[in-house]
Amino acid sequence: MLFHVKMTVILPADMDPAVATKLKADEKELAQRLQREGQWRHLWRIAGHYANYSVFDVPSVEALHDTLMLLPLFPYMEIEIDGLCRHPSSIHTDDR
Ligand SMILES: O=C(O)C[C@H]1C=CC(=O)O1
Repeated sequence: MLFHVKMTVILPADMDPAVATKLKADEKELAQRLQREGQWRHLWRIAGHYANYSVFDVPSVEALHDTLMLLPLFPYMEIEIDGLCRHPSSIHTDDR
C-alpha cells in the first residue's frame, strides 16, 4: 500500500543542540535504511520548510504507523497522511 506522508519537524527552541544533532543523525540513518529496503520510496524536502513529502510503500496502515513511530524525530513531528491508489488516467502500469 502506498501512502503520501507530510512530516513537519518542530524542535523545541530550547533543545540542546547536541541532542538535536544526534536525533537528526539517527533519523538520517534509519531513513536511509528504510529507503534502501524499499519502504520509504520518496523523500523530498519542501522548499523553505523543515518538512518533507514522502511516499511509503508498506503492507498496511498499521505497518505505516509502526514505521513512523520508530523515527527518532517522531515526537517532534506533525504528520499528515493520505492513502494513494492508482489513477485511472495514469500511464504508469508498474506501480501499485
Ligand atoms: O528532515 C526531515 O524532513 C525529517 C526527517 C526525515 C528524514 C530525515 O532524515 O529527517
